Amino acid sequence: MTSDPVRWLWAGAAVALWLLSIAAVAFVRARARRRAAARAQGFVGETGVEAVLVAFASQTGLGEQLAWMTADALSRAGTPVRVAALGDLDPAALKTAGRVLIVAATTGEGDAPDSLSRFVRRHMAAPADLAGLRYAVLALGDRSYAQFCGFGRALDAWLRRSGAEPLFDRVEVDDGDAGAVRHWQHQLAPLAGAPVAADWAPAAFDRWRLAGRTRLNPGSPGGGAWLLAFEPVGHVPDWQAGDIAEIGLPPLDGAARASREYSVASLPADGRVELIVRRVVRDDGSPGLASGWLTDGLAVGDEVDMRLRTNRSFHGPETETPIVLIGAGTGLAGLRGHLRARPEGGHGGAWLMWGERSRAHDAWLDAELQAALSSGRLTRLDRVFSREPGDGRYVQALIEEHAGELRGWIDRGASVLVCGSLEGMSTGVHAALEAALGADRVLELLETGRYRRDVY
Ligand SMILES: Cc1cc2nc3c(=O)[nH]c(=O)nc-3n(C[C@H](O)[C@H](O)[C@H](O)COP(=O)(O)O)c2cc1C
Repeated sequence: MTSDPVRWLWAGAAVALWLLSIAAVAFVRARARRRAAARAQGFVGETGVEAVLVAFASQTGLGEQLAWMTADALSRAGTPVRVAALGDLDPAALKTAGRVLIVAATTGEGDAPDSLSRFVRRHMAAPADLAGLRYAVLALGDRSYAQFCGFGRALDAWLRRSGAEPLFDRVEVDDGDAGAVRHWQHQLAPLAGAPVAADWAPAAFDRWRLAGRTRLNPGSPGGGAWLLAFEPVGHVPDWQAGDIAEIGLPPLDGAARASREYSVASLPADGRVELIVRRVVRDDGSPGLASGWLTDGLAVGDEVDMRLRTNRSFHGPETETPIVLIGAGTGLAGLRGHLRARPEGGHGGAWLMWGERSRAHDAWLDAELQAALSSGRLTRLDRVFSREPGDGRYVQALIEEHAGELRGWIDRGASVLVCGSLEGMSTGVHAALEAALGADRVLELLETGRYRRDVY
């Protein structure tokens, strides 16, 4: 042992240096680990990785279905995902998500789905702060409308203006085109960091047998309309009032298989899917492809391919909530399910306003509606017939005529459900509701899900 104080000083300094170098190495290693973890969070589809947000803006349910398929594909490729309705989010939530895939349908005339009404009004009028957000848009539309993919395009433009950066170009889908959906699916692979499963098909069709077909309007001045009843062959899917049936048309040589959508007019408790179909007559007098087949070509006992699709934006409220059902023509189909979903008594009330052409020939399902009135399932029925001499009014005239009572129903918490054609009816009904209730009230009902539409 030495007692030289200088040597002690040198030895102490060496030990301190050694300890310091150990701490430094530990610090550098820990920092590297943290950086690696941070890198992994950004790129690798392992546990602990930040989830990709899949958001949907859907009116008739296809967009929601594609959003879930997108999420499922990513998740199976090892990427954590979260699914949300875009209307339930705000720009801050989008920004926080970091990466978002949005499936955006267009409705009306280039408009956003109803559930997006508040989002559009509050957030899309001006750019938001979305710097750092990476996104992609799957826009759903139909080229037969003037504003093809109007909302998907507007959303894409707003995201860019807000500083968000596209992961890849917007994919546009014309009338459910499978090729475009496949393109979207391929774009997901780099995002997942792994191949995305190729078996990405819409839900399979089930087989249904035509069990009955009843003309609803014999002798009508309007086009023939029929109530079609289909019984399941094998698998019985579940559905609820407001949902949609998609029927596969007989394949044509060489062409992709087409399908047509109808509002389901019955409930699972009925044991059958019932639809109301009006035969379309073309300018040259020939029947429409799908409606001609369903109302004439198809025989009772024949089988069809049909699948049912959830249509959340036209589901009804709890039975304690009063409902005002408004429609015209075949729109009765979408309203009938809601009426059937009401118990015979003890619900909040159901008021049906419906319009067709002639009182003598077009009081569709009259016996059934009268029975519903007697049993208390329906508490009020008002109909208008546009070809009656001296009348000539459409369903919106009933809103105007009974505006005071309608306000009373709304004050009691009623929901309004509208079903029927876009051009002939829903714009007129919307204007009449605004006149009766005030535009702000109608907007509030729309934004809070108390005014729902299934229009086509
Ligand atoms: C009443 C109605 C209006 C529509 N308007 C448009 C439109 O203006 N532009 C468009 O590209 N597609 C339009 N479409 C087509 C839809 O965007 C298309 O069917 C889409 O696949 C629906 O997706 P969703 O089921 O998620 O709502 C319209 C469809 C309906 C039923």
